[in-house]
Amino acid sequence: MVRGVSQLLSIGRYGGRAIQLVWTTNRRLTIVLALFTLISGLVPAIVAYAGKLIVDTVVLASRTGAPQDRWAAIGYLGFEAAVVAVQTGSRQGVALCQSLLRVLLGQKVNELILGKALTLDLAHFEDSEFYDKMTRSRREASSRPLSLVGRTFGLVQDSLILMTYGGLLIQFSVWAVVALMVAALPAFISETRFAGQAFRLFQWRTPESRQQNYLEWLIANEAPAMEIKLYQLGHMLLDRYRAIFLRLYAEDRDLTIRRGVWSYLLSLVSTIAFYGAYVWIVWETIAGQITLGELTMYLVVFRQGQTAFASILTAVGGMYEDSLYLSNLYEFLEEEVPEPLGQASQGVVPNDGLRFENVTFYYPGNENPALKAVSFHLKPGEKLAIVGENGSGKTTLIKLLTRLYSPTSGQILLDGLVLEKWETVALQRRIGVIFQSFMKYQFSVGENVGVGDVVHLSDRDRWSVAASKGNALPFIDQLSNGFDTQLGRWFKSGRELSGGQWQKIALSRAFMRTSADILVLDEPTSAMDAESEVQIFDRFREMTPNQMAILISHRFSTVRMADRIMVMSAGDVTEQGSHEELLELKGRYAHLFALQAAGYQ
Ligand SMILES: Nc1ncnc2c1ncn2[C@@H]1O[C@H](COP(=O)(O)OP(=O)(O)OP(=O)(O)O)[C@@H](O)[C@H]1O
Repeated sequence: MVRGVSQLLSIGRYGGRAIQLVWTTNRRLTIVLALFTLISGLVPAIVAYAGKLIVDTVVLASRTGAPQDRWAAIGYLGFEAAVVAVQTGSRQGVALCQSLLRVLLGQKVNELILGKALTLDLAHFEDSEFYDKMTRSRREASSRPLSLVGRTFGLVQDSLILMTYGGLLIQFSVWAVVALMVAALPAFISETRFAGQAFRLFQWRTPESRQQNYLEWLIANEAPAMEIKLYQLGHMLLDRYRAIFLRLYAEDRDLTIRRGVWSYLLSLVSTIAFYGAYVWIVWETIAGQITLGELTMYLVVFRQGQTAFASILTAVGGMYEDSLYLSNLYEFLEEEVPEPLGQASQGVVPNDGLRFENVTFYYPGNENPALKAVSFHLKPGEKLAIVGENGSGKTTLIKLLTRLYSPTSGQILLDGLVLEKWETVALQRRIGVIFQSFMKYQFSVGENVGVGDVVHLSDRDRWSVAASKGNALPFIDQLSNGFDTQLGRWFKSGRELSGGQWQKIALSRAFMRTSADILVLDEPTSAMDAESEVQIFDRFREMTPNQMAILISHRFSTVRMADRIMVMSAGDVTEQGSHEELLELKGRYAHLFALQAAGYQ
């Protein structure tokens, strides 16, 4: 009972929200849909009553043989035909409005979901539970709001049918009305129960569905295709894909069979009630208590009324299911995203540069810190290089600097002001960054450079300057369409670049941001040939006279040019100084430098 009430409350809450969503999607269509629904609800009783008039007049006409009775029967027939035409029209109208609304609503909900995704922190994307939530809301939520609204309107329509039928049937017997309603109840109870079970199954299996999506992506996409072929992983992946399906299918099949069997058994109750009433009506007709026309009308009312009632009850079950799915959507849309509080677009100590003060950072859920009390000061125009073994925290440091994450303790200051107090956009506009795992957009060459500064996305002059700094211009000039060449294989006449060429594009992207006075380069030249690398770093100072630069590299030849070098190990800064100072220190840096130098001799 309590569960039933909570189910109804949940339907009410989400039903209201779904209607609001549909209403804001397209008001005119919603109103038209409501009108057609109203007509579809009122017309069936008129048709049933017209049927009674026709039969009674036919019986009368066959008895009297009078022409006016004959014409009256034909007249009623014409009337019924007209009403049926209206009924068909309104049904079509409902279907039409619903299919238009479905498209609009699908788009709207997807935009809401994608818009929300844009406001999320990076940490959200790295959290598998959150990912599940997003997948769940994307998979079903775009069709569910309309389904809920469709069912709500259906409910109104069926209720109208039922009320008008009830008005006709009650003249025969109140008990007949009661019997029909009671007989439909068991089917309703079983529907809501199975709807809940289906939903819980869907919730549990999101991780599996995501695994399936991932396997699909591996098998049917261009990026992994080369490895999948060469390592002959295809069959293994397909087997995994199939195994997940078979496991899910077994659960689905059990539920579907149970649902089907119960629905059938419980619908028998309704059938028995219906035929019981049928016998009763036939009996009364034979006894001459009701006319032949009334018999016809009651049978129509009885049969269709019962269908309408059953469909109201199953609609409530379906609405419950829809509202459960919608709860996923709203749970995702309402996920709290802390509002960035910072407002500042200027520091309190202009030209103080960048300071890390005892910055410690733990990734969510990690027990070991990725950075341990890191401190350094970078002055305007200064170039800092960071070296260290894999996993020592170099990239993490950059993620904190760019505010993709916030320090667990300690603070980072730019021009004397902690990063949290900066307005995020103002801060990010001051930073030009290229990550190790930069994006290869399936856009044109020019746009791939232009995304570095979205305000100047299509500025061809800037593309050229940036590409020249990133040493990309020579090979771009050789492409058939220059900056207009489409990159990647997804779209027509797209072409692929080599790893080093892509890296040059990514480096140029960082140079697009001319307003940036902090340049962050995470392994910017690791895939480039030796000559390109030398060309870039020979001119690096000249190209970035006033910019602070943080350069991460495993190549000591590039690191040398920095004013200061920071050696990191397991989240700690273990050595700091210029190339010469560190060599003199004869510590880790000197050791690694000697190793690399020996390799070149
Ligand atoms: N998103 C993440 N979630 C949890 N832990 C992470 C994440 N990214 C990195 N780590 C962990 O944090 C530590 C520092 O990683 P980081 O990427 O900063 O290393 P790095 O010095 O840049 O390494 P490399 O030279 O391989 O690029 C590593 O132990 C890594 O496993």
